[in-house]
Amino acid sequence: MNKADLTEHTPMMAQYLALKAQHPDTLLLYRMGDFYELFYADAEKAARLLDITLTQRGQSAGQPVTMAGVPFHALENYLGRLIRLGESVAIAEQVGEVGAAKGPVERKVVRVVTPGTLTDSELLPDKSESVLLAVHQGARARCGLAWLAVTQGVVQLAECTQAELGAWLARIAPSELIHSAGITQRFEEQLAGLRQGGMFACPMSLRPDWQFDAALGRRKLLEHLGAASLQAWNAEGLQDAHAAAAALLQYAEHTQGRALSHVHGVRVQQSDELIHLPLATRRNLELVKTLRGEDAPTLFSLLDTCMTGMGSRLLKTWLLEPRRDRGDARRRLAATQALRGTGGGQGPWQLLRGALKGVSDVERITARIALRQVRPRELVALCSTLQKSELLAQSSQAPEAFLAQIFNDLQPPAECTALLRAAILEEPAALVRDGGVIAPGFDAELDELRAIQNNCDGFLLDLETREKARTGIPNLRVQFNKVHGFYIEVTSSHVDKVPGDYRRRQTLKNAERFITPELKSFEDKALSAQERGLAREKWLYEQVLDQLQPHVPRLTRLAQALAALDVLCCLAERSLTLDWCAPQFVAEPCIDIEAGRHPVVQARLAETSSGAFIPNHTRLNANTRMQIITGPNMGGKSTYMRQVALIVLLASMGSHVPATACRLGPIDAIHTRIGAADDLANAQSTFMLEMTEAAQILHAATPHSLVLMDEIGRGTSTFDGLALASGIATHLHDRTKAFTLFATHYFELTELSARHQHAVNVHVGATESGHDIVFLHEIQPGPASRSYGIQVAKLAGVPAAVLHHARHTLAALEERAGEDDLQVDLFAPPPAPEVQAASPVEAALAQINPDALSPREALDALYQLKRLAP
Ligand SMILES: Nc1ncnc2c1ncn2[C@@H]1O[C@H](COP(=O)(O)OP(=O)(O)OP(=O)(O)O)[C@@H](O)[C@H]1O
Repeated sequence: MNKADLTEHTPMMAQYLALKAQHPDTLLLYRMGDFYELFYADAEKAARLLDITLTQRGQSAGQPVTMAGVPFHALENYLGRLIRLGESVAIAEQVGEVGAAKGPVERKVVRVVTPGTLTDSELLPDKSESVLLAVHQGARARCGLAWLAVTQGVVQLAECTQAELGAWLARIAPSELIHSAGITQRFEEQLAGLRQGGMFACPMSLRPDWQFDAALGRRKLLEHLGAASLQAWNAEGLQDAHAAAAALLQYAEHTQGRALSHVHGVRVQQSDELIHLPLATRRNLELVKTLRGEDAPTLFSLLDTCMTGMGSRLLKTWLLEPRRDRGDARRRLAATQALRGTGGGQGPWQLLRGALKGVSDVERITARIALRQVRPRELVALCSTLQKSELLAQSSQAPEAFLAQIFNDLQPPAECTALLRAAILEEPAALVRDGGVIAPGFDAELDELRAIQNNCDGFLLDLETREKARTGIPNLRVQFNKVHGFYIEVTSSHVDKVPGDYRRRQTLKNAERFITPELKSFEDKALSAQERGLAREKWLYEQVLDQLQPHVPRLTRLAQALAALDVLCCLAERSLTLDWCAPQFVAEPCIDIEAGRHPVVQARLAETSSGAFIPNHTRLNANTRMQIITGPNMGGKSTYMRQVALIVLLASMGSHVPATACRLGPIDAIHTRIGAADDLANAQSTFMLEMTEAAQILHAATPHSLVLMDEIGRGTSTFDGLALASGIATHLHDRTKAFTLFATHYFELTELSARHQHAVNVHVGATESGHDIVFLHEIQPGPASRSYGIQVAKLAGVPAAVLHHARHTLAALEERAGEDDLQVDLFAPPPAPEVQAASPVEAALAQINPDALSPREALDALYQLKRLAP
């Protein structure tokens, strides 16, 4: 395409190309009548992605114009598909009056839809947010992060080292990531590597380097907060995060085509505030996705009985961002306790949930009010929710502090409900431009314009009667058609009776059509009334939006209160339905669980009527920090370990837990090394992945961490694996001192507890009945007596001949093992590494005292070292 000289193009293509030049990396949808059209390369791309027809629209600048289009009423559908494919789309609407000026109607890009800045209710999933994240590469290997969901009102900030970036990205799980076009190649490679490694999975967009400006970011944040300092938010001095915030807010404003007037909050996240849940942990514990990537059954799918999308989204945040400080968890537990009432299925939670049913998504509607994108029907839904919310606020007395705060925030802003009720029809049209949105009685001028349209029929009938009487023509008719407007029709036989003020409009075969001055003036009024009525409604709607703006902060708080109430009622309901107990937080280090259950496995067993879940106790404390868990495959080791982690997590978020009692000390992280899923995409072998994850845990875990290690070392030869497993277990015990659940098939590891006082052996019980095995799923003290591999293989349907062969081989092996009696002390401390003689370079280096050298001598010394180097 030759765009060198726009004057060579047709006026319309020149207009298109000028708009396109402002959005080079975005598909541009250009409104033409009832279609959105794409041209040139955009058309080819869209045709490929959407499977729509590629055509030509004549020529411009001597070149054919390739074009593809989608009908305007199907826009949302196509947008949704493009966004899911990671594309961004700019939408150019006709904003000028048709025929107002020479040339094409004026068009403007009114908004840019990108994966991280979605606000359309049709495009956003109910239960998750679309999060935009800006990453700034700071000095000294540091990064600034700023992120937000445009449908929420809070910018979140964090700073970290480049090494920590992966963990942050995994936690924030952005829908779109922006970074400066000026980052170093190394940083770019790091980001690409993290994306490839699955730490995040969203599209990335480049923004100009100047947008990552710390001073500008700080200024913008202050504007949003309406404050003079960021001190109160602990957000002063975070230069790198401010730089990211500058780009974040500019990009978000650019996509919405306006300032984000609803963003009034800033939250700084410190990496040590939250309980660390690495990506592997979220995956392995199947918190919000199963290992296969499905939404259920997961801990979240079991927990989420929320009545609203707002509740579900907040529940997910509580689950994935538990805080180390127990304040929030305590408040939530106290509120849940109050909502449960005296138990027995009849608590306040039940009534409240009934009231929360059908509540609209106030959070998103409020954001759309602020962005002036809200649809009439959303306002009606908001209005009915506000009425409900007011009743709730008045009817509920809450002795508990957190609930009292919630009910206080549920009181809707005065005038807001009244305004909505007065302004908007109960069943308005879907779009303002179609009219039929503003309620009668709200605006006298609109009422009058509507009256003219509605009284049309009456006026015409009246005129007809009067004209019949005046002219004496009995079959005279007053009519309307779209081409000729209003007219009086007189058949040929009566034409001679037509009065002098009739002007001929049209002659038909057997009749003549006339217009009179009275009819003409009515026609002008009626036709313009419709047009003016539509314009008036549009204007009034904008006025209503203006009047709603000051209520946005209160509405945001109300939305948060509704969401919190929904989650608390959900937690109360779950705790009663599933018979969970309230955990107790204590200061001393411990994980003390009485009759714990794995909630998801238990629910599955109940669903499939496959027997009862066997509860198990867990006792970890300052004296017992490690359990070495042995027992047969299928015995329940993984289930047991995961259940401990899930109970710790549930307690930390402020939920009741599947146990009869639970005491929990401070926890800073849950690390898991489970399973052996090959990371083929990343070309890492199972073993490599296993060791990488183990290494990360060994570096990160502290005495306050919970570590689950499931069959570490299985990915390599027996001796290698055993040696590594024992090394790792020893390190966790001696150095890290984390609470560790260590499941293993290496029977040799059960010897660890003999020499290591904080480790104990436990095993999952099983008994034999003939050649068969019966799993007890019960955690019992001491090591397993044997492994039952052959019995499990039998259960799995391995042919009898193979089992027979295996039994023989096993007997032979066991006999030989007895003869050899080869004993290696796995847990003896390794000998100190050999001290090697210093190399000539090292020896020479040792002689040099840098502080005593002149620059010249330093250079000489360097040459000398170079000569000595091998
Ligand atoms: N406490 C329990 N009560 C009832 N059933 C249980 C219990 N624990 C586990 N199970 C059942 O046993 C099955 C196997 O459990 P799990 O996967 O935990 O065994 P495992 O010992 O880790 O096996 P492997 O070593 O092969 O991974 C579970 O899917 C579940 O159906």
